[in-house]
Amino acid sequence: MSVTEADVRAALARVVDPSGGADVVSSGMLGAVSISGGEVRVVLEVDPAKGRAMEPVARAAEAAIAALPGVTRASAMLTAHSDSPSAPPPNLRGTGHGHAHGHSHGPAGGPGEPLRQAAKPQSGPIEGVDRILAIGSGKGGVGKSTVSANLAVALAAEGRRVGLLDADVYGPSQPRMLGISGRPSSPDGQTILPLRNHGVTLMSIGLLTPEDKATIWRGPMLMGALQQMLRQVAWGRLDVLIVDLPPGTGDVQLTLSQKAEVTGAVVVSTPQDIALLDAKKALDMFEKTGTKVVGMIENMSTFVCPCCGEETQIFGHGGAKAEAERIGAPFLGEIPLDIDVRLSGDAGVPVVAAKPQSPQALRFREIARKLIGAGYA
Ligand SMILES: Nc1ncnc2c1ncn2[C@@H]1O[C@H](COP(=O)(O)OP(=O)(O)OP(=O)(O)O)[C@@H](O)[C@H]1O
Repeated sequence: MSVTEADVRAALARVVDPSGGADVVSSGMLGAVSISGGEVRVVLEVDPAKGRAMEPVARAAEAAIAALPGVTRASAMLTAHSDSPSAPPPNLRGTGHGHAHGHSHGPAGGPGEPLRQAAKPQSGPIEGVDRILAIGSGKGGVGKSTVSANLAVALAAEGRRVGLLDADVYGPSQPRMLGISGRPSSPDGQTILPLRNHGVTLMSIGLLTPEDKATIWRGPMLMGALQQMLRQVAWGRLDVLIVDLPPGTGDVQLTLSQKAEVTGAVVVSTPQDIALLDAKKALDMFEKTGTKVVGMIENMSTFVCPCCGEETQIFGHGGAKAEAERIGAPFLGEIPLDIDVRLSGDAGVPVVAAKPQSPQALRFREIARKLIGAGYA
């Protein structure tokens, strides 16, 4: 007998959060429930301040699900969510004001209608997109977006047709990094025309929300927005679509693995122990969602003094490589902590485009070639 969502909910209604006294279901903590054969995955949305304290509740939830007949594997992931009331769902309204410092893609139309749900498949391959490469990190600020942008530009420079989907709902930074502003247009009200710069086709949640406004997303809204960005964007023919994920583990990662066929994931970490501990969680999460980790990148690896050339290992060195070896994933390379990487990213021209012959740009090109050579990009 196969397990149903109702069975899972009933089991979780008996798991009590000792800190709040309520059970997982009535407290509103239960987010996405995914059932595939005997495998059950659930997301628990928790107050970020309580994060670690909720681990035992997640384990108890797993045990309760695992005890159900027909369940072969159970996993509960914690995701940080605000308790604030939900913001309205994104209104993917095309205004045709997209602007790239390079050039934008698609005709600029007048104000469009709110986007209608297109009658397209909601899972499986995305038309015209050969591969999807997810870029994740266990914690924020390790340079995942910087790496995604430079990798995208490097892959384009190697002759690949590249798309970049900025799914970092908590801090979309790709429009700034790729020098793209304004809103994408949707002349037919069904399909969004993405913008393009430095040879990369971009769609970002940041192009749909004001840059200076914090966005609070609840699970279902998030999933709807991700779904639209995957399937209602006119990506054209792509060799690879890079997805810049939010830091950590949670709904977006789970939704992506359910709604699209992800070819592989790359995990970015700094060499600090704490970042590596978090990177391990990201690796574990990809494993749980059945996504193959195709490589690790160590960012902010060493600092080369621009004055004297002396190399300093500010955050230590080599931890990501050791972790990659431990899990049997390829180590793709190290990116130094470098002022040009930051300045060019902030200026909307990733270092691979701004200084193509610099050692940092060449590192990204080398990583791009490794991914192409292995068939992942
Ligand atoms: N190798 C590097 N050298 C110098 N600065 C870097 C490097 N990598 C990233 N940075 C800088 O560190 C900051 C954080 O980088 P970024 O936004 O790419 O991180 P992230 O992991 O995507 O963070 P978020 O949590 O916001 O998603 C940015 O100011 C970026 O310019």
